Amino acid sequence: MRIDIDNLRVAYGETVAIDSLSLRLDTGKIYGLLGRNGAGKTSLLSVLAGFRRHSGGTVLADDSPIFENWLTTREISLIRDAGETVNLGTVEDALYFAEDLRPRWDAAYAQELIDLFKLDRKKNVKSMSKGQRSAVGVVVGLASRAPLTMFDESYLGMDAPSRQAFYDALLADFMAHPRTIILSTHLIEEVSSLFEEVVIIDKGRLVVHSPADELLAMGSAVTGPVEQVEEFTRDLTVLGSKQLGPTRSVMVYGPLDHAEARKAGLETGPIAMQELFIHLTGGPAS
Ligand SMILES: Nc1ncnc2c1ncn2[C@@H]1O[C@H](COP(=O)(O)OP(=O)(O)OP(=O)(O)O)[C@@H](O)[C@H]1O
Repeated sequence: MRIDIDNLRVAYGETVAIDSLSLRLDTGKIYGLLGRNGAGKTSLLSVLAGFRRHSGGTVLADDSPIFENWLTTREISLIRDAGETVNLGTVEDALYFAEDLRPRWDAAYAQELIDLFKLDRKKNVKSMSKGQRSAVGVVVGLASRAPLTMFDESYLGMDAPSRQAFYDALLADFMAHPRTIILSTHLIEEVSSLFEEVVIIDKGRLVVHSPADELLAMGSAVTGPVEQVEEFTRDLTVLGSKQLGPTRSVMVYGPLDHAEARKAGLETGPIAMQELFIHLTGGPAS
């Protein structure tokens, strides 16, 4: 599903959660949606899911409006944190409800995922642990095979092995059934290898929309003897540094002449997406 967002505004009374946001998302890509707390991620995803009416601009899914458009919203799945969208009745009820709602529901795949996450179909979702509830959300989100599938931190409650199982299942199912997937997350390093493109928003505005590899290419670590590193990075945008004895490693943002660095006896290497994210969204929280 292709999404065209033009000049989007989402406001709650005086609070503007999304402002002048224009963005195009293509079919068949996994997007990472990153932003600090309160940046507007959930507001944006709620509008894309048709849960909320936007205050201005246009949002189209395959050229159709989303809000109050049942034919389009049944093809869009948003799973929010701790599986809150599937909190009624038993796991079985949640699956039954999803099957009824989702035209591309795959019951056999849902059962595979139920087995993978060791969920009890007869158990009441409300009486489950946070991680188990998250897993129910993940099952519903993946087995819906919705052309636009969004996970809003919905796997946060899951433990590390379960999260890894989710990432593996998501990638395998995406390869077999390509669709537009948006993952909103604060666990950037854990998920970043899945992203084909990254969207960063800050204070309701778009900061970056870039292929993940191009974003990563904007950051480098320059390592070597203290004086040479300082000399080489003097006019560059420095994100941070660390020193071990006589060796200094400096993270820089922006184009870097790697050959020139090597000529100066320095080593260069990649830096983590999280470091770029912190830089692009105004540094660590004060
Ligand atoms: N129902 C609401 N009523 C009033 N203000 C709201 C409401 N929901 C969100 N906001 C405000 O809108 C802004 C964006 O919130 P949103 O939940 O979209 O951010 P987020 O990026 O998802 O944050 P987080 O990472 O903390 O979940 C915040 O300032 C928030 O206080």
